[in-house]
Amino acid sequence: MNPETEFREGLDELASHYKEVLTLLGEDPTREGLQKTPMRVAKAMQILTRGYTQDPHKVLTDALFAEDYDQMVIVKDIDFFSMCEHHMLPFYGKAHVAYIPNGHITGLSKIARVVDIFSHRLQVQERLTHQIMECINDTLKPQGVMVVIEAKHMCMQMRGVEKQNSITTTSAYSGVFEAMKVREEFMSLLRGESKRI
Ligand SMILES: Nc1nc2c(ncn2[C@@H]2O[C@H](COP(=O)(O)OP(=O)(O)OP(=O)(O)O)[C@@H](O)[C@H]2O)c(=O)[nH]1
Ligand SMILES: [Zn+2]
Repeated sequence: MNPETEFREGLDELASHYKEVLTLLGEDPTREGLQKTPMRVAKAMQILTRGYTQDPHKVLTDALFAEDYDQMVIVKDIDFFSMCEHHMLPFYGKAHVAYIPNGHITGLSKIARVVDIFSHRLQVQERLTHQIMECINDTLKPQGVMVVIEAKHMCMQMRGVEKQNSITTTSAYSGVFEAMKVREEFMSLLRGESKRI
């Protein structure tokens, strides 16, 4: 994708606000190293929030295939970066998604794309987890879906409580994953060593 096409309306205005922010932080936005910084930051922020302009439901429905497979499909270790809505600082980690189809499967990459879209919005980890689950549930209408996210929050590392090693785990599930036995199967497959292929 041409990066220039990712930028949205309001870019110049956003940059002018960041110029003001630099001044308010005690910097001189006219010094050489900072002259282009407001525009760089504005572009970076538009990229980090591009999920507002993307439709995750469409991504899934565009690659829906009729298939009889009715065992668990797991896409694990999906790397993501997001920003917490409280401090606008990054949180990042891995998302693991499982679903049991009900006549339809979707392209595997589309699961990762859904994670990507919701994570490119201001989030809390719990909502991110739930939105991914709900989107897959509503579009694929599977027998069940479960999402687990493990993440580190920069707002807990760089500031505030300053805990460097804490990891937050969240989960959301529907349908057959209501049964403990099914959730345990997913969790044990998650813990299993991936074969190197
Ligand atoms: N539940 C949840 N909390 C989050 C997430 N990201 C950041 N937070 C928390 O949001 C809370 C905001 O609390 P406030 O007391 O309003 O803000 P604060 O004074 O900056 O809090 P501290 O981080 O404790 O200094 C903090 O406890 C953050 O750790 C998230 O994804 N989920
Ligand atoms: Zn935060």
